[in-house]
Amino acid sequence: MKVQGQAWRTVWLNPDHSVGVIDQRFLPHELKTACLREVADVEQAIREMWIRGAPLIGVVAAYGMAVAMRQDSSDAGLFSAKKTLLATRPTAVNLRWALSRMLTGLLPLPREQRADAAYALAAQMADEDVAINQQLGQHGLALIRTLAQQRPGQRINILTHCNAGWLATVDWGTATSPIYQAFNEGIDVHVWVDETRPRNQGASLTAWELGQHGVPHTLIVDNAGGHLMQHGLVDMCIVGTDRVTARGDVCNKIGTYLKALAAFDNQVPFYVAMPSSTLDLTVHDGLREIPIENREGEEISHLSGWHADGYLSTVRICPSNTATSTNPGFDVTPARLVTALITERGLCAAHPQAIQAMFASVG
Ligand SMILES: CSC[C@H]1O[C@H](OP(=O)(O)O)[C@H](O)[C@@H]1O
Repeated sequence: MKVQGQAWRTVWLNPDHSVGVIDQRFLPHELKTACLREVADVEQAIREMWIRGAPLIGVVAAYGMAVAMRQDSSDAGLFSAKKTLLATRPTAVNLRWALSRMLTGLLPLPREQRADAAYALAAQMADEDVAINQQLGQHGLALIRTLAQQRPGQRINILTHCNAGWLATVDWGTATSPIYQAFNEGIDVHVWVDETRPRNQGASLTAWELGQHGVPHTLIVDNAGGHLMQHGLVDMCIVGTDRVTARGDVCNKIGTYLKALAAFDNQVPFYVAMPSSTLDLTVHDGLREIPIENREGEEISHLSGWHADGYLSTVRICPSNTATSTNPGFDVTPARLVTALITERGLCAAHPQAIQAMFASVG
């Protein structure tokens, strides 16, 4: 997407074969990039959330395999790099999907061909992500367009949680792709942006990228969403996902489940934008089978922001002896609370038969 009129992607290849990324830790205050030269750099960038977002994690990990092949293209090097990168974060299935695709593509090759092939495959996956998200957005746009036609002259208010924007993918985003395309078409859309405690990806990332594109939006505290729905101020919810199970359970950023409950109670359509790379047909019961990442307690006890004197600052918001060790990064929304999955192949009911019919071929 555009930043001050210039087209950006979240990840790119540098002339020296290092991997360029936007280091999202400094947004919205500073637009900084990072250069990932070795597998260890890619591991750090994913683990420490320099880059984050299920589809982007997958593509950056794919590039991680490419830089690994420049370091050691032996079978041992291949398996070691996959193991290192797979261990970075447990919840987004895109990581496993991307690394498996890279291993399948590289293992049969002579080691001297692996580096070039890895870069080519990673680049292909990046381009595919952009195309998939654009296509997914078209299917989501149809939903927004229908609502706008039913309510001529009325603003369409969409609530989203965390960041499932272009910053969570290579471009377009998943949940935001329908929103960008509706805005580009001239539909009067407005986005309620959940701040998304504790890492505040909504406040720092979604608000920034929507603002850069000129999309009207309002930052809200996470706990205001239900109230807005009760007062008829939310026309639909569109969120992203880190993993969808074969029966349609949706794993996403912590707080998504509570938003889905409020939507269900207020008859607000609750859509999940799901590229096929985020579908995991090997699991059924999301609550019992999806590994939920527990993150550092400091994310809860401390807040970071821009100091009035012009630098990033961090402050403690609770007593130093208060326990904050329970910090699940994700929760699971049962399929019964999901109105539909917005995918690149079309709308899909969050139901095992519908998912099987549309995605039986997903590897
Ligand atoms: C395009 S969906 C991205 C998905 O990933 C985010 O998690 P994180 O920022 O921790 O990687 C969040 O759950 C988003 O919905």
